[in-house]
Amino acid sequence: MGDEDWEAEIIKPRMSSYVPVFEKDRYSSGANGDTFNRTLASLSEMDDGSSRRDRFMRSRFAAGRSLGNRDPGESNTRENTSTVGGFRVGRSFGNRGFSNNKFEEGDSSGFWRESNNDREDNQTRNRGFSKRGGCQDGNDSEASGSSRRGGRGSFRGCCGGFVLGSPNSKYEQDEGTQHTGGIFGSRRSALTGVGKGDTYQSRSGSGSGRGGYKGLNEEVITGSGKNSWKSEAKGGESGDTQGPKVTYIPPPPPEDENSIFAHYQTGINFDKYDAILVEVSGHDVPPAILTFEEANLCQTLNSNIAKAGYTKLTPVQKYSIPIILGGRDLMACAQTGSGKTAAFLLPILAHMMRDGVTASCFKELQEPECIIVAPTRELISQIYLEARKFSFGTCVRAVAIYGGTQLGHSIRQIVQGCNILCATPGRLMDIIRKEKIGLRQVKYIVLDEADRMLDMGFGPEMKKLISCPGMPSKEQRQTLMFSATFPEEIQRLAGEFLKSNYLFVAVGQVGGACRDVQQTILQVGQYSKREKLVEILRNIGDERTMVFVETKKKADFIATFLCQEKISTTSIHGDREQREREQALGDFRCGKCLALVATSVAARGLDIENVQHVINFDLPSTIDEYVHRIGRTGRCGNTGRAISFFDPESDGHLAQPLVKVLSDAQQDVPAWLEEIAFSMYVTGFSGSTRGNMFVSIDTRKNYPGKSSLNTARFSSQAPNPVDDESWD
Ligand SMILES: Nc1ncnc2c1ncn2[C@@H]1O[C@H](COP(=O)(O)OP(=O)(O)OP(=O)(O)O)[C@@H](O)[C@H]1O
Repeated sequence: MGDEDWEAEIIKPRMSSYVPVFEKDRYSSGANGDTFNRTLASLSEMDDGSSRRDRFMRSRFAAGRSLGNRDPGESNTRENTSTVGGFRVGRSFGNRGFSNNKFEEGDSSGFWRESNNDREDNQTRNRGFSKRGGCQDGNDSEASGSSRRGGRGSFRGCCGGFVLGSPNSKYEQDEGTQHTGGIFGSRRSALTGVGKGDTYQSRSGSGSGRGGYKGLNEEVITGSGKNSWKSEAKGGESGDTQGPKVTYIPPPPPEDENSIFAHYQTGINFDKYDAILVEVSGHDVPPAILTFEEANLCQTLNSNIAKAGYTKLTPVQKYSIPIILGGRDLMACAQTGSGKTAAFLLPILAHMMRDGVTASCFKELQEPECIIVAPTRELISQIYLEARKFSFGTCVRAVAIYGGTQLGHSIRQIVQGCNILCATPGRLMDIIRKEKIGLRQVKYIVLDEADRMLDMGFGPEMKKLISCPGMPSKEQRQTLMFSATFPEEIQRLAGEFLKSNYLFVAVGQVGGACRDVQQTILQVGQYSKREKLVEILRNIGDERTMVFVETKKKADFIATFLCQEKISTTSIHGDREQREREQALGDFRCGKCLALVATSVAARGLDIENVQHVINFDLPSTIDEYVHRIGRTGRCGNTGRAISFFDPESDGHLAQPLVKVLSDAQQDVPAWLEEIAFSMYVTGFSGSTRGNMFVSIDTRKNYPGKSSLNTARFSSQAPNPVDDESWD
C-alpha cells in the first residue's frame, strides 16, 4: 500500500476498506510506545538489556539521556478537550472538483505511488529504506502540464473548501484587487480582515497561476547548470513558463505603527540563551558585544529596536553584529528561533544609515545596496516585514518580491525605491534578467537558510546571481550566511561566495535542535498515524499546531481529514496558489485555524506566534529538515513540543541522527529507537541523511589562526573524529 491511498481514504475514510488484512495486522497494533503518553514507560519496557547494545549506546549517546529540560512532574496526558472549535466544513467541501480529479482517475485500490514531484523535499533525496519516491506515475507528474494541473486544481478546490466559504468570484479577473488576509497578516494586530472574501475555489485550468512551484521549496529553477545569467530571459517569469500568467497581487502590509512593531513575548528560557556556548573561528575576530548600546547604532535604529520589544541581545546577535559592523564576511549557525534575522538586519541597516543610500524613487534604475535571499516566499515576506520594522522612520526602503505574484507588481514595488531587496531566487533572477534592477551598488548579499540556498536546488541560481554583470566581486561586497544547520559539504561550497577570511560563528552545536522544544518520538505505523494524530490533537485542545507531512497531496488529504474530524485546519504547500498559501498562513496566525498541515515549504524560518506544537506526521528525509521543522515551536525562549511519528518501515535511516539530535538536546531517547539505530549501525548502514551529522564547528579545520575566541567552546559536547567516522 503506497502513500497515495490517502486520496482514496478521504472519500471512504475507514481504513479497513483499504488495508489488506495482513497489512492491518502488521501496522495497527501500535506497538512499542506508539501511545502519546507512554513514551517513558516504553523506554523501560523495550530495553532488553542487551549488553552489546548498551555499550554502544552509552558510548554514543551518553551526552543527553537525562530528562533534560522537561518540567518536573509534567505529564503528556491532557484532558481530552473533545472537539476543537471553529470548525467549518466549507460549503464547498465535497462538491468541488471531485468529478474530474484523481479520486476517479486513481486506482480504486488506493495503491498509488507518489511522484517525486509531489514531495517538497529539497532535492528529491531518495531514502535508503523508503517506500517513497522514485515511482513516477504519469498522473502525478509535473510534466504532464495543464491537464494534470486541471486535475490538481479540481482537487484543490475540493480541499480548499474545508475552511472557508464565500468564494470571491472576482478573483480570477480582478488582478488589481487587494485581497485581505495573507502573508502580511504577520502577528497579532496585522490580522484584521483575514478571511474576508477568501476563495478556496477550484482552479481547473484557471488563469490564476501557480507561480511556478516545481517540487522544490520555491520556484522552478530554470536552466540550472547553464552559465549564462540571462539564458532564460525569453521564457518569461521563472516557473510560469508552463503555466498560466500569474496575476496575484498580495495585499499590502498594514502601515500603522502598532502593526509594524507587533511582536510576541520572549519566553521563560530567553535568559538561558546566555549559557549557550559559542565558538567563533577565523582571523581577527572582533569582540562580542553584550548590549545593544555597545553596538553604537543610530538613534532611530535604537528606537525601533526598543519598539520591537528587544531589550537584550541573543547570542547570535552578540557575535554577528560586531562582525558585520566590522565589514567581515560571515557564516553563522545558531538554533532555530534565536534571532538570526535581526543579527544581520541591524548591522546592515546601521551601515546604510552611516553611509547613506543611493536608491530613491526618483531614480530610473533602482540599485539596491542589499539583497537578501531565502528559499520560500513566506519567509521572504517575513524578512521583509522585519526589515521594514527596523528601518521604520529611516530613508532605507525595503522591498519584497517573490514568485506566485504578478511580476508587474514586483517591478512596481521596486521602482518606488529599493535599498534592501528581499527576494526568492526565481523572482530575483527574473528581475535581474529583465534588467529591472542594477547590481553595481550591492554591498551586502545575505543568504538566509544558507545551506538550503546553496544546495542542489538553489545553488546554481545563487552562482548565477553572483556572476551577474555588474555584481561586485566577493572582495567588494559583504556576504553573510545564516542558518540553523550547515552541512559540511555546503560549508565548502559557501567558500566560493565568501572572502577567504570570513568568520564562522557557531552558537551551540551546528545543526542541533533547539533545547526549548521537548521532543517525543513515537513509533507509529503507517496505518495508525491518522488515528494517533486525531488523538493527539484532541488532547492538545486549542493550542496551535503545525503538522508536517511529506507530500503536497497528503497535506491536503490530512487537512481535509482533520476537518472531517471537526478540527479546524488549513494547509500550505507548493501546489496551492500563492493567495491560498497566504490565506492559510493568515488563518493559522490569527487562530482561525488551530492546525496547519504543511509540507517542507513551511519548515524553515517561519516565525509564528504561539505555535506550541509541531507534529511530524511523516518524518522528513533528512535530520536537518527535522531540526528546522521542530524549530517552528519553542522560539525566542518560549517552550514548545514536537511529536514525531516514526515508522520503522520508512524512517529507519533517521534513527541514528535522531538519537544524536535527541541526546544533544538532552531529550529522552526511546529504547526502541536506540535499538533501531544500533541495528543500522551493526548492519553497516551508512545512509547519508546528513553528511555533516557531527560537524560542530567551522569545516576549515586547519584554519590558520583558528582559536577559541571570546567565549568558552563547547568542546565537551563536540564529538570526536571516531564518532564522525562511525556515523557517517
Ligand atoms: N533580541 C531579541 N529580543 C527579543 N526578541 C527577539 C530578539 N531577537 C529576535 N527576537 C524575536 O525572536 C523571534 C525569532 O527570531 P528569528 O525569526 O530571527 O529567528 P531565527 O533564528 O532566524 O529562526 P529560524 O532558524 O527558524 O529562521 C522573532 O519573533 C524575533 O522578533
